[in-house]
Amino acid sequence: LSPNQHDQTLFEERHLRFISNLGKGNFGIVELCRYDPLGDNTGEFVAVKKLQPNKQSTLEDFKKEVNTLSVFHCDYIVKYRGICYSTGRLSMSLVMEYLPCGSLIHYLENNRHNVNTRRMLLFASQICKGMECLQSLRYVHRDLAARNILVASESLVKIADFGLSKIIPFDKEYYRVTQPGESPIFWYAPEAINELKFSHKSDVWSFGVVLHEIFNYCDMNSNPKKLCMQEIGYNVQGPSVSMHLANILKNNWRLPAPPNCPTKVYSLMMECWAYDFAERPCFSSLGNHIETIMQDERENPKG
Ligand SMILES: CCCn1cc(-c2nc(Nc3ccc(C(=O)NC)cc3)nc3[nH]ccc23)cn1
Repeated sequence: LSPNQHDQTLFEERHLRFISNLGKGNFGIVELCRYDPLGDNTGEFVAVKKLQPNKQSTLEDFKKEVNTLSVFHCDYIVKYRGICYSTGRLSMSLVMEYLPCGSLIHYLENNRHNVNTRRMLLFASQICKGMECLQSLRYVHRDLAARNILVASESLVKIADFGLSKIIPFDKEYYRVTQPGESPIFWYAPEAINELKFSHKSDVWSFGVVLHEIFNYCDMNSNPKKLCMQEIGYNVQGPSVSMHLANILKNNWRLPAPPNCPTKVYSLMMECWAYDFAERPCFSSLGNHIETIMQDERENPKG
């Protein structure tokens, strides 16, 4: 075990009782379990991410994710609880707090009528704060998308799934990945599509796409992939999609404003989608800007 793994909280596999599947993240599926050492169903619910070693992910990657999550103590990042070694220590699982309301996509699709602009902006500002926390530890998330945001309560969301996150080397401002893998290119900044360069500013681009998803209530008929493919043309398939996407972004096409989206919010998205990463805002100024718009919404509510 590497030195800092000695302070991991160990969950014994025999006390983890499987209840249901919660979802699929990068590098593994997530299950709802009850950790019930007393065996009397009084134990607490936990979310358990089982490592699925495949071509992309190895045990090392998974241990990095465990270590990543264990160092974050932030209200807007899903809480790490500990690890569980399976018998024979062949594989391990990551144990996290269980968030009862599920993914943001699920929540917004099902609660469209009682989520107003102010609540959307509250969620956006919380995601910003979570990203500031990641940035303070030099992490780039690389897969910031509404599918990776979880709802803890009707007024709290958290960032989840750090399977693709990387630490930016101390002497650089970006992380270059070697193989693209199954990239969520419709959330990617141009420099990430073209040069596989990832930085806090490429996470800011993805944040703009998450803002777009939120203000579309995560409606699957107008999700980022659909809207981009409409523009590119459905006859385009496979690897050339990223080249076509890079071209339309180069020619200043951007995702259209969601219906009834306040002008100030759409212009914030457009700032996140500045072609030159140096012109994109940082998460702290984005957070302040969102709080200002929330203030305006409080004074003259429209939605
Ligand atoms: C982000 C991608 C990977 N992923 C993580 C989780 C996850 N889910 C939940 N709760 C959850 C999920 C779904 C539903 C539901 O009703 N579904 C129809 C209700 C509650 N708590 C979690 N704590 C840590 C991870 C995690 C699910 N997928």
